[in-house]
Amino acid sequence: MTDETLQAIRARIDEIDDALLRLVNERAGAAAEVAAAKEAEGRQADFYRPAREAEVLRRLRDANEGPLSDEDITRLFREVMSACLALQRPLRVAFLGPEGTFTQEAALKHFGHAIHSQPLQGIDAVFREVESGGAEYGVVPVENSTEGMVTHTLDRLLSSSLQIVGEVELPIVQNLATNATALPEITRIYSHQQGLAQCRLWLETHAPAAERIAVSSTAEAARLASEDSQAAAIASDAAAERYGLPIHQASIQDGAANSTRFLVLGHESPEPTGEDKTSLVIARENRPGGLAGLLAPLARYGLNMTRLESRPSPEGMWEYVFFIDLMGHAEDPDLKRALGEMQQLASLLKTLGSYPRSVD
Ligand SMILES: O=C(O)C(=O)C[C@]1(C(=O)O)C=C[C@@H](O)C=C1
Repeated sequence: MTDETLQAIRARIDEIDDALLRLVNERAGAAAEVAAAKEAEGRQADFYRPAREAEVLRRLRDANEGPLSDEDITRLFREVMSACLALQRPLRVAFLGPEGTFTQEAALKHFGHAIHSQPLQGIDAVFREVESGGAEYGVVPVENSTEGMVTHTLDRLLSSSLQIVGEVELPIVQNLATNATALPEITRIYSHQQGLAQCRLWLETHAPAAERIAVSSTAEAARLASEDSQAAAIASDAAAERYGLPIHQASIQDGAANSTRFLVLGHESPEPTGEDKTSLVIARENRPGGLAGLLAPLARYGLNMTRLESRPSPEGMWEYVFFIDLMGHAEDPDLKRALGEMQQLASLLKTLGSYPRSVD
């Protein structure tokens, strides 16, 4: 490529950037008009609209002809909306910390970077912060494809008045990060209990003699390992980078397709978007065919169940409650009718929230 050609292309890029600059600011102005109208109607709580954001992203993905991928378009426009929203007031989002956890990554993926983030110690603390109004939204892990359900989150959902307002799925890549120069120097390996479990085979093969120490998060593991040259952490890229810990071996998780699902917690369910999910918890007294009978209305209305999980009931020994995820919104006519019929049969039916399906 000659210097002249390069200069000509760069001049074109500058022109496009100028147009983009004008357009994103024009868009921010329009979003501010919407916010002003909401404020005039006293609907300040409505500034963040997850259903509208899902619609914006889905429409753009459908229109996208490349060369950027749908994932790139989603990421870019999420950040644009995040910045537009922060012009009014940055959202306060609590998540399972400390900084550098996968939950933080999930929170940023869902809300964009223009938020006021509040890393907290423990799932319970995240629930409490949103319940008390200290944060408007919270993000907690709920399910890992290798390790199964995060039972603490399920149990807390049962007792909380919060609603699930969104879901985020994140591929989980675990790394061995350490200041040691060779594997035999490592005598201790820190991680969250889920991180250790997700890399069990790798550890048995490559570091069978090292002591495995479960700590409160993979970020905390990286912090501890950064202070001890005989230690390593199993942690994310973000956590290793945050504590300046070199990655000795990348991507050591046993399942190639290791991913975690996170829930976004808030106070009110978003309105239907046409592509939604509903989560609920149900129970019926223990008798033969009890669960099958309880679920019969779902089959009758042709509703799709994507998850069924049992947990011991807080009410009594050998009693169970069932966590269910369904396709559809609780306000969709068929789902509404089915839920009404299930309510008649159940000793407990609590809707945990209807929310747009994740847009990745
Ligand atoms: O459409 C709205 O209700 C807006 O407030 C605008 C907008 C946007 O930037 O597109 C901003 C924030 C909301 O979360 C959803 C959408």
